[in-house]
Amino acid sequence: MTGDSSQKLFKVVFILGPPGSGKGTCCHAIQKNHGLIHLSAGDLLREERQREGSEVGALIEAHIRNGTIVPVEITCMFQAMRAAGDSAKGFLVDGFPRNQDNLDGWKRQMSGKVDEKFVLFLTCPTDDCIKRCLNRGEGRSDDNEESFRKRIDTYNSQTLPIVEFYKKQGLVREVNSGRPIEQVLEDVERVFTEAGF
Ligand SMILES: Nc1ncnc2c1ncn2[C@@H]1O[C@H](COP(=O)(O)OP(=O)(O)OP(=O)(O)O)[C@@H](O)[C@H]1O
Ligand SMILES: Nc1ccn([C@H]2C[C@H](O)[C@@H](COP(=O)(O)O)O2)c(=O)n1
Ligand SMILES: [Mg+2]
Repeated sequence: MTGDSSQKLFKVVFILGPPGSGKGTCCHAIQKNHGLIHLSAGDLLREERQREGSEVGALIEAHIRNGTIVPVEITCMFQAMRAAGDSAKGFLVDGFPRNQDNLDGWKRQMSGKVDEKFVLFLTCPTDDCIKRCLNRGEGRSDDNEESFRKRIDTYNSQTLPIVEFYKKQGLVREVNSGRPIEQVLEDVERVFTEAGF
C-alpha cells in the first residue's frame, strides 16, 4: 500500500499483553512463518542500556526495575523500523504503545507513514504470568517478584487504556495466552491469516 507516490506505508501489528503473557514467544513464531520483522520495545531499550557510552542507560535501567515506562523520545520505534529497511513485509511491534506518552509520540512521528493492521492482545492470568517471568531464566533485572508487581500495576493502569483506545476502533484481536503454547499459536496464526497475512 502506498501513501504518496514516493513513500511506502509500514504495515504494523501491535502486540500487547501483561508481562510474561507470551508476546515475544508469539512474535518469534509469527515472524518465522510470515517474514515479518519483530521489534520489541523492551529488547531495544535493553540493547541501548547495554551500549557502551549510552547517556540514557542508567535511566532505562531505573525504569525497567521500577516497571515504569521510558519516555517515548528514547523509545524511538520509528528509527528502528527505518533501520530495518522498506523491503520488510511488515512489523510486529511488541510491547508498544504502552501508555499515553508512547501513543502520542507514535502518532506525532508515524502519522501518514503506517498502515496499522490490528492489535494482537494476549490475555493471561497474573498467577501464570508471574510464574513464567520468574522461570524465564534470561537473567532480566525485572524478573523478580517486586519488579513484576510494579510492571503489572503499570500494565493495568497505563496499558489497558491503550488497548481500550484501539478496541473502540475495532482493531483489537484477543487471544487467551494462558493455555499451552501450541493452542495459543494456533489461534494467533488464525488471527494473522484472517487479516490477510
Ligand atoms: N503459552 C505458554 N505456556 C507456557 N509458557 C509460556 C507460554 N508462552 C510463553 N511462555 C514462556 O513464558 C516466558 C515469558 O514469555 P515471553 O518472554 O514471550 O513473554 P512476554 O509477554 O514477552 O514478557 P515480557 O513482557 O516480560 O517481555 C518465557 O519463558 C516463555 O518461554
Ligand atoms: N514501550 C515500552 C516497552 C518497554 N519499556 C520498558 C519498561 C518495561 O517494564 C521493560 C521491559 O519491557 P518488556 O520486555 O517486558 O516488553 O522495558 C518501556 O519503558 N516502554
Ligand atoms: Mg517480551
